[in-house]
Amino acid sequence: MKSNAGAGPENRSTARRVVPLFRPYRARVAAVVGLIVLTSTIGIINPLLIQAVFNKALFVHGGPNLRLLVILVVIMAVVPVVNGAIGILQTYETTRVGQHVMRDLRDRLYAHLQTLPLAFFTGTKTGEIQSRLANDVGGVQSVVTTTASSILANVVIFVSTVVAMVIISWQLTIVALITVPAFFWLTKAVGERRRRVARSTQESLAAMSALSEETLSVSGVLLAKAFGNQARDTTRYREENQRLADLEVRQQMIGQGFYAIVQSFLSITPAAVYLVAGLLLAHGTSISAGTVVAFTTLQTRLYFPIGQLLQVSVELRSSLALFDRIFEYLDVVPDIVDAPDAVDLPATASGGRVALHDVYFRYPDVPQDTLRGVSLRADPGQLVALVGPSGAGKTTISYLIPRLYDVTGGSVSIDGVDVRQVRQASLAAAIGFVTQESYLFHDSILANIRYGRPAATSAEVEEAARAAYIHDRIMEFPDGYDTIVGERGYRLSGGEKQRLAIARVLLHDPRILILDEATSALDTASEREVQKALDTLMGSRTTIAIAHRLSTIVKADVINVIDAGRVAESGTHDSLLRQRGRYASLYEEQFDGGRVQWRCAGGDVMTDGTIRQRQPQPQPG
Ligand SMILES: Nc1ncnc2c1ncn2[C@@H]1O[C@H](COP(=O)(O)OP(=O)(O)OP(=O)(O)O)[C@@H](O)[C@H]1O
Repeated sequence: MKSNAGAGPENRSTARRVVPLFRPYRARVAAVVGLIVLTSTIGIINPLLIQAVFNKALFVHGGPNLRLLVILVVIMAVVPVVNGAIGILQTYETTRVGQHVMRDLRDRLYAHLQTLPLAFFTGTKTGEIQSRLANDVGGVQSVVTTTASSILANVVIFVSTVVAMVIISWQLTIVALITVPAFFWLTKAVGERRRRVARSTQESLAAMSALSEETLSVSGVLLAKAFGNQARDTTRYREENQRLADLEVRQQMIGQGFYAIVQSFLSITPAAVYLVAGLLLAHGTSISAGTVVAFTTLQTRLYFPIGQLLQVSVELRSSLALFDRIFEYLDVVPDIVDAPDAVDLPATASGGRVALHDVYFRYPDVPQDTLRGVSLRADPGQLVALVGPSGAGKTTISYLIPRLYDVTGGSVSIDGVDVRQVRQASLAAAIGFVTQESYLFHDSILANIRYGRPAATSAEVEEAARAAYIHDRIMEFPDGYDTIVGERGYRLSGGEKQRLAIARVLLHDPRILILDEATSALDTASEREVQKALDTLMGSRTTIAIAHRLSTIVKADVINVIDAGRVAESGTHDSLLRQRGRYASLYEEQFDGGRVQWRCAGGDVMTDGTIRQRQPQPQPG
């Protein structure tokens, strides 16, 4: 009772939101409705003709009326042909409307997802989002092409058939209609079960694609192999796969049960009609053979639509459930949006001052603050280093500057303007972000670099590649700049990927650079190339670097030691060493008192340029 009460209004409100999706196609929908009404009504012509054939042409006194018979037979042959042709047109129109609505919905969902903050994506499985975009929106199309048109067609068929039946014989009509309530009740029960299973199947499908997406990506495979977890992943997959297979079987069988009910009713009622016709004849009511034949022919048109209608109502419900899943995403209100009075950052060449003032930050659904009163600043052209233990909050600070998250307290400003008052496009233009993981699209090298500034010419792309010390390497590939890279493309080394990413940011040419120096992805040989490229990139830009290289740290105008969400110490390398505090111990531990420049995967790069081999260390956190 309670669940029914809940499902009703929810479905109704979903339906209320679905209807407007069709508004742009009003004229087409009207045409489709007209065509459906036409084809569904034409169907009663032939059974009525059968009655005429029997009573007026075949079995008449003095032998068959051949002239009339030929006319009737020709009409009977032409009607299905005409109906078929209209049916084709109707299917075409319905499919077009369905596809257009689906296209609009997908566009809207994709555009909406693009406006959602990073937090939404860190909190949702990628496979799940893709499944809603691909499977759910796809499933919705059936609402239009199959479900909606089927409902209308079957209602029209049912009503027109009942009307025709009454015209032929009202007594037999009562017999035919008497079983309808039982039929409704049975199929409704089957429908409820079917809906539940359909929802579980959809969830299982999403879980499967999330699982394969996670575990069969390059990083996922790497992780599974490194930890020897392939067997565990395989078991997880097998279990979910088994669940899916079971659900599919159940769904199929529920459908079969439904079909069996329709079939039984289809065969039982004609028999009852014959019986009642016999009784009527015995009691002196005249019923011709043509009437009985026409009636039983009409009857197939009566039960089939009821069956279809009930089945479709089940489908409609599961389709509405799909709509619910889509609307659920569309209802996520992006909390990081342009303020109504947002401004563009002034385009001054000397600008780029970044200031964090008493910043507090808490991740969604995390009980405690990750940043607790962080204040720091980077003046135009300065290099500001963030150092500190893992989990201290350095990456979090770097996310707040381009507004990937909003502060929960305090403020972040650029050139004196609070970032919440800056138009996001202007913010993105002013800030360049180099992360540890250089993400490359499955596309050519040229396209990947050009992503930094889509309007850039090939010459400008090449210039950026040269400045990032990657041009010569690109030219070694057989296809040069047209080489396909990324997930399924040419495999690049960590250092090469980083330099491509640096070229991309160089082309973007931001005033402010946020740099998360890679910790372990690079081998000792690429490290120097990357360092040179980074030096070019930093140039005279304001740079905030999460620094792991001693050279970056020593060179920094200001070093901020971040610890437990606070700035624990702040100053230059020399002044901080003199304080003999946290920085001094970090310098001793991580950089071996200045002897280690940079810790790579294969060993340590020493400040004198030599390499010191090292046992692999366990990954932090
Ligand atoms: N999306 C998130 N949701 C919830 N908590 C998060 C999220 N991202 C990071 N955290 C938590 O916030 C804290 C700070 O993380 P952050 O990544 O900023 O540290 P970090 O100093 O950059 O560390 P590292 O040097 O290891 O990258 C950590 O405790 C981390 O677990």
